Amino acid sequence: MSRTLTFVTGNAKKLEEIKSILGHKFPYKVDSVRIDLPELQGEIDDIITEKAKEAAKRVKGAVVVEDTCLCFNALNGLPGPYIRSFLEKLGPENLYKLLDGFEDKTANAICTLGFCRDQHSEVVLFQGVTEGTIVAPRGPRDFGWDPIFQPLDYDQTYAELPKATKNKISHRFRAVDKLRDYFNPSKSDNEV
Ligand SMILES: O=c1[nH]c(=O)c2ncn([C@@H]3O[C@H](COP(=O)(O)OP(=O)(O)OP(=O)(O)O)[C@@H](O)[C@H]3O)c2[nH]1
Ligand SMILES: [Mg+2]
Repeated sequence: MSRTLTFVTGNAKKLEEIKSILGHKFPYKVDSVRIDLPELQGEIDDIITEKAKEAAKRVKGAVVVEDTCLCFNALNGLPGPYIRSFLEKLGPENLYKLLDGFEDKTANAICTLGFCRDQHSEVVLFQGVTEGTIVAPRGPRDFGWDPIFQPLDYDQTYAELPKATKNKISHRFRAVDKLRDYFNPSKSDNEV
């Protein structure tokens, strides 16, 4: 198995969180390449599988890609994988207003990581889900929909929570933790 893993993402904030969650003792060298990969429409597993294969082809080595969905239960899971376009067109305020008229404000944040050793290998998926509620925006605006997502059992939004707290409970943490188990089953350094 290659000792270097390349994270392929066009999103600097994602990369920052992934590196912080992995910490220093992860037994593989983690590189990153900034490519905004094309994404299929459809189901999340198909989207991430194609994204990982395309990344492996471009990088010519072992890659990890990530896809984040924000799924409103009242909308049967939409915007889901289309959250980036919704966010770009609506911004957090109007994204929140999509649920006006619906009593159910619950949502799931879902992070799916796809690992691909090379372009001919199967893609291995790791998924993390954090349940929460969609609220009127609160907190700093430096990362996407963080200001409108309040995780279950917390009274602050992702944006208001200290970074270290978000990184211990987030959809991304839960997915990265599974990836870390896969590469490092003894998991001696699990601290964020
Ligand atoms: O508030 C947030 N907290 C998060 O924890 C988070 N993770 C992702 N996002 C945003 O949700 C969309 C996902 O789309 P996405 O998975 O296709 O990402 P992307 O296109 O930005 O990067 P990538 O596909 O190159 O990796 C993009 O708008 C991201 O900015 C987040 N917003
Ligand atoms: Mg994307």
